[in-house]
Amino acid sequence: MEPPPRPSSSLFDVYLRLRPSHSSNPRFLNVEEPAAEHPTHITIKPPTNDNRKRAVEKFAFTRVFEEDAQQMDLFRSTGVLSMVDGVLGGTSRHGRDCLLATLGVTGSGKSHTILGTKSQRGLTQMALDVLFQATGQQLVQSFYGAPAFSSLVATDVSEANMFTASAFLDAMYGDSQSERCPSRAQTSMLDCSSFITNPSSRSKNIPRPSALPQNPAVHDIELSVDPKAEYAIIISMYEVYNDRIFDLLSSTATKNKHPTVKRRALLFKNTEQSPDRKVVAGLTKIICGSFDEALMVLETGLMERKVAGTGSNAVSSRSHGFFCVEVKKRNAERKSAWTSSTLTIVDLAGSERARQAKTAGATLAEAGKINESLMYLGQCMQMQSDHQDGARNIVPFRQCKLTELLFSNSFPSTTTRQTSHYHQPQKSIMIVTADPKGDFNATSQILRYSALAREVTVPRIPSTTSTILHGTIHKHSNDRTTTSSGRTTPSAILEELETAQSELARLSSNLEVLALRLAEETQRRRAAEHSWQAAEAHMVDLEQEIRDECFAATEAAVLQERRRWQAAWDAEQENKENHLDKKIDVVIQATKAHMREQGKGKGYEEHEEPGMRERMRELEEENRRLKRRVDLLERAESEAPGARSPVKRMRVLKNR
Ligand SMILES: Nc1ncnc2c1ncn2[C@@H]1O[C@H](COP(=O)(O)OP(=O)(O)OP(=O)(O)O)[C@@H](O)[C@H]1O
Repeated sequence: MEPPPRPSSSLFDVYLRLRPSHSSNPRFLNVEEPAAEHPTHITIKPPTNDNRKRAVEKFAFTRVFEEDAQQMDLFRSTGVLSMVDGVLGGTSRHGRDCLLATLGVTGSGKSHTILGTKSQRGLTQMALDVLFQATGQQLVQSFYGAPAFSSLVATDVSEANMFTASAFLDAMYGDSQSERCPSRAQTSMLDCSSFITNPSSRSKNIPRPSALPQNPAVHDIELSVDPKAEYAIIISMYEVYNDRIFDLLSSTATKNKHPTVKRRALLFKNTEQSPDRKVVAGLTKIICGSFDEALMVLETGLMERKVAGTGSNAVSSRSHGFFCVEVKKRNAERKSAWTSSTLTIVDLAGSERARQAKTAGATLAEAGKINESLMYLGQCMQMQSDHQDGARNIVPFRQCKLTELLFSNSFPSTTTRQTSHYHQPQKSIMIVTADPKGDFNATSQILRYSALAREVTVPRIPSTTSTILHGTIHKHSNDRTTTSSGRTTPSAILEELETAQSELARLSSNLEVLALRLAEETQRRRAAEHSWQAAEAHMVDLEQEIRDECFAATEAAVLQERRRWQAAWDAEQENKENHLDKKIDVVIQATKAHMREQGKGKGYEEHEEPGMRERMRELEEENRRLKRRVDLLERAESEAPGARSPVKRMRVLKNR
């Protein structure tokens, strides 16, 4: 088998840590003798009572840590230290984003490795200690009102709510904490009352840095920092629970024990100030002035993390926990713009079989979501190792929140090369934890997708086959029966049987490998089907949404058009009526003038023609009648509001 390939910069380095097992089960996982200094390969053999998959599988990792490995061994030899160095960024060098994650079956030692125990520090605490040691006096004063504080707030790209640690902890636990945890920061000035849910009930659980484990100590580890730079260390924490992101340090997070208070899920998105990189928007971020402050913030976040017991592990992580340490750096003299790089530490929830974990109800649903997200993670990791560079288009990392958060920043950005702060792709390390006597199926599944290389070796011939064949050889040699080739000597029979035996062995091993592949392919197909169904459901939802939106938009447009048309029609009518009014006025004026002209000088009584006089009288009579009628109408009209024009009056008249 090939030595483990050196992953390209965008891939995970994958380390395997074995935990000391307390199980009475037989051991199924063995570490291969190392060809070089450290072991890198393991083999797993299925338990003897497993008659389904008998192939022996061999896996390669960057390095394997056996049961006796200590926290410090992992800290120094997995590259965590160089990650911390990378995040700090040396002289005239930008820091680099780094990600450290643990993956394993529930109870295999993920939290033990990354967060430690009551007696031992985990990699997170050690990394924090080294960071604060290295930045030392170059850390900025970050009390409210300090110029550094406002510039830090102003340059944040993730729409965060930023607080100093002293203000945050004061609000959480009351004033007494500041005595326990002296900080270089001055008294807080910001109102943090939103955090105070019930300080007295929380004060029982105040994390005390002095009571937290001090070992392994890292005093002897020194990292060089840029002597001309000043630094700020900002901490944020969130969890991915049921495929949604929740802040672990926000005021609503502190209330999550109250069922009536709903936690608000956050979005992982591009913001206005971060068009090229996705960030978790709206997080609570705490500027820490000392290692002790950082530890207290970490403990506060961990207390909020959703934890419920399962049948597999009494204190089991039921969410994927993200702990982010943002290191900001700028020139101390020129007070240039802050550059930022983040160390993200992820404690993934344990994978387990729901049946085995004896979970029920909501917890069973959680287990389903956890297994689903880990399955997508497995697919991504497999794709990454299959395709190495240029994997961005192939790695299906947008399938769930977990893989989106883990992989979105693992690929070179296409747009940032022109900008002043070019983000290198994130450097990632995965520590896989396993119990060599634990659950064979769950462990082998995780090893299969996390290993850098894998080989299925030909199994030994099953003992029953060889027994039968031996029996046959005996029988045949005793009976001296003729073989298929017609040869009857015992050596010929033996030779033929050996050939048959090896052919049988080859075929049965092939069969097992094929069965194993079939099982894997079936699993992949199911996963693909599942995501396809999810995509289809999403598509239907989207289609309905778009239909509704289009309908509403069209209806609004039709209504508007109708109103416009109606207004135009009314204006046209008004114009016509005015025109007619004017014409009638002109006719009336002309008639009056004509009559005045004709009547000038003499009355109609004096007219020479008697017929004409008669006609004039009639007309006069008619005129008086009409006048009376017009008067009547005008009076009636004046009672009908708005009908001022003669045409309208006429219309009213007709209607009456
Ligand atoms: N390397 C180790 N050495 C000693 N004890 C260990 C080691 N790894 C794990 N343990 C112990 O095993 C128990 C379970 O470990 P841990 O809680 O870290 O598991 P986990 O993988 O994080 O589980 P989950 O996914 O359910 O959170 C703990 O009591 C832990 O101290």
